[in-house]
Amino acid sequence: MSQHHPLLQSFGVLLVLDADSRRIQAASTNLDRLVGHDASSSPLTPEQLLGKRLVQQVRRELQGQARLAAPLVFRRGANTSRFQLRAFRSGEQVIMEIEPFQVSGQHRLLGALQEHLSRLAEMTHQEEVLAFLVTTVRKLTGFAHVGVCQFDPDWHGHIVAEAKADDEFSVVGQRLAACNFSAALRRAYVRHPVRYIQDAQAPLERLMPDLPVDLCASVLRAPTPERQRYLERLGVRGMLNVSMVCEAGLWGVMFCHATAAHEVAASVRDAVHILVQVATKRLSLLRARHEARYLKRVQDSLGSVVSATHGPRSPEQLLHDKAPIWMDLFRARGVALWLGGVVYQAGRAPTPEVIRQFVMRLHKAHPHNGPWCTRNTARHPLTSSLAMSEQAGVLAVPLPMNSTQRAWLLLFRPAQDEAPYWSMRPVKAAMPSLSVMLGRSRYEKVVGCSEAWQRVERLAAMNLGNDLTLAISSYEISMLNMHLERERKALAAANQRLEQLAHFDPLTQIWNRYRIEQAIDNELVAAKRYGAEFALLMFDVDHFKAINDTYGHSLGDEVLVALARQVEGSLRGCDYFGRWGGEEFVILASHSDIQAAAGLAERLRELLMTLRLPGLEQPVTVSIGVVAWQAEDSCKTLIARADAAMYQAKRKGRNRVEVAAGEVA
Ligand SMILES: Nc1nc2c(ncn2[C@@H]2O[C@H](COP(=O)(O)OP(=O)(O)OP(=O)(O)O)[C@@H](O)[C@H]2O)c(=O)[nH]1
Repeated sequence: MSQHHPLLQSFGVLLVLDADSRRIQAASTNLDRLVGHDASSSPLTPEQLLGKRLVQQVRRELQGQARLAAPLVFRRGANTSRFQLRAFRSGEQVIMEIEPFQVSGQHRLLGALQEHLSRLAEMTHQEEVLAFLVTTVRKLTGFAHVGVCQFDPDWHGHIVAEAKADDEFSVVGQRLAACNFSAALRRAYVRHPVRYIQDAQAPLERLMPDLPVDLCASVLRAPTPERQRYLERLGVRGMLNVSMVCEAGLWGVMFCHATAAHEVAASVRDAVHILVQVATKRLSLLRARHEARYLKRVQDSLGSVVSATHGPRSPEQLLHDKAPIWMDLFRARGVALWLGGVVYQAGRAPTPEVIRQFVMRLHKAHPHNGPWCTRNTARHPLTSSLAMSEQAGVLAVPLPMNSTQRAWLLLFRPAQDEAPYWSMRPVKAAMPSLSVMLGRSRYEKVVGCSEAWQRVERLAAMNLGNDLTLAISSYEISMLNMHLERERKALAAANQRLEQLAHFDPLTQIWNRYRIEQAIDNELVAAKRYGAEFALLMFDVDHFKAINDTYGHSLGDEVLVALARQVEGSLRGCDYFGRWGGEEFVILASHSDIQAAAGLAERLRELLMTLRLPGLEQPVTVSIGVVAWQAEDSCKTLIARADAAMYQAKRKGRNRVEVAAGEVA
C-alpha cells in the first residue's frame, strides 16, 4: 500500500470509491466547502453527489480502463457552478478528483493551443522549440519563471531554456547535481508527468475516514514535508512540473515556479501537458535528424580508403590522415589504433606501453563486440592503475579483424572543465535555519570526469570501427596480393632456372646429356612405331686439351660456346643438338638415313674448320662418328656405336667422319 502520507491540497476534492464506483469510501475534508456537502454528515452515494447519469457514464468509461480518457464536466444540483471530474483506478479503488471548472476562455484556450501546436510542428531547431515552449507556457499559466531542465546521461540537470519575469534571476546554463533527481523521483516523473502544487504553504486537507490509499497518481496529493522544505529552499511556493518523456525515456522536466501561491485551472494544465508532449516529440524528431546527420558525417569521414596514387591506404596512413577529423567529430583529444600488437596514435594518447596493457585488459574483461567506455579512468577498475592522467574518458571500439584477435580503435577525452552543480539535496531533518543553510555548500563540483560518451557517439564509433575493419582488411588483402604476385614471379623465375638447369648445358646453352637422351628415347619410340628412321652424330673436339693448355681454360670455354653456336645455326629445325659431356657433342638428325647423316657430318666438319676466335691461332677440328637407327637399337647401343665410330675417326687421324661399322654411307 501507499508509502505516501494522506494529505491533500485544497484546490480540489478527492473521493475514494470502491472498484465499481457504487460506494464512496472516503472524501477529502473540503468536500463541503467546494461541492457543498459535509463529509462528516450522513453517508453519501455517488449518485447523490454527482447525479445518476454522470456516475453511469463514469462506470461505463472506466470499464476495463485505468482512467477516464478525458475529464467530465458537470453541474451540481441547482447550483450553477460547474465542476470538472477526473477518475482513475488505484488498486481496488476508484479515485475521483473534482475541481471547479471555469467555462469562460475554454474556446480561446483550445484555439490558441491548436495554433501553438501547428507552430511547433514547423520548428526546425531545438533552441527554437524550447524557447517557444517556455514563452508560451509562461503566457498560458502566468508563472514568474518557466524553464526546461535537460538531463545528461548521468542524470545531472542542465537548464537549457527559460522565460521569466524581469525581476527573476536567470538560471539558464546552470547545472543541477544528479542528487536532486533520485531514481524514485525520476520514476515518478515518468509515471505521473504532471505535478502541480498550488501553494506549498497552504493548509492541507485529509481523507475522511483516513483510509490507506495510494495517492501517487493524484494531482491533489500534497507535497511531502521534504519536498516542501526543498521548495522553500528554492524560494518557490506555487509550482507546476511537466516531465518531458520520449521513447528513450526521461529527457527533461519543464518547471514553472512562482514565489506566491499560483492557481492554474485544470484545463490550462491539460493544455500545458499537451504542449510539452508535442514539443518533446518534436525535440525527439529533431534529435533523430541531427543524429542521422552526425552518423553520416562520421561515416563519410573515412572517405576513400584508396589513394589515387598509392592504392589502399595503410592503417598508419589512415590514422595520420583522419585522426584530426575523428577527434573533432568525437570531441576527443587523442586517438589510437591497436592492430596486431602495433600501436598507431595521434593527438594526446597514452604511451604505446600503456595502450598495450589497457588492450590486454580489455581483451579479458570485454569479450563481446560492443563498445567499451568510461568517463573516469582514474576510478574505473580497468584503468585506474594505468598511467592515463591526461585521459579521463576512453571510448574503445573492437574491430573484428579475425576470429582470434581483435583490433581496437581508441578515442581519448580529457577531463572536462571543472563544473559546479547546484546541489539541493532535500534535507530530512527539521528545517535548518537560514544561517545554517548559507553555511552549507550549495555546489557540488564534478571533477576528473570527461564529457559523457553519448549513445549516438558510441553508435557512430561502432560504425566507424566496422568501416575501418573493412578498410584495413582490404589494405591487408592488397598487401597479401602484392606479396603473392612477387612470390609468383619469383617462383616462375626459379622454375625457369630449374628448367634451364635440368635441360640445358649452362656453358653452351644447348641441351644437356639428360635432355638429348630423352630426345633419343622419343625418336626411338617414333621409329619403332612408324618406322621413321633417324641418325645420330657424335663428335669430339680434336686435341682440346692442347687448346686449353696453350690458350687457357677460358678460351677453351669460348671455343666450346662458339662451336655450339655455329653448329646450332647450321642445323635443320627438326634436328636436335646437345652436349654429351666435356668436349663431346651429339646431333640427333630426324628423318635422316646414313647417307644424309654422313653428308651433314662432313658439312659440319668443314664448317667448324672455318671457326675463328680472337687469340686462337689454330683451326678447330672435330672427329665425327655417324650411326643410323637400326630396329634393335636402344639409346645405349646407338650411342655406343656412334662413340665407337667417333673413336675410329680419332684413330684414323682425327678431323674426319666415320660411319659406324657395317653401315654404308
Ligand atoms: N675449357 C674447357 N675444357 C674442358 C671442358 N670439358 C672438358 N674439358 C677438357 O677437355 C680436355 C679433353 O682432353 P682429352 O680427353 O685428353 O682429349 P683431347 O685433348 O681433346 O684429345 P683427343 O680427344 O684425343 O683429340 C680435358 O683436358 C678436359 O679438362 C670444358 O667445359 N671447358
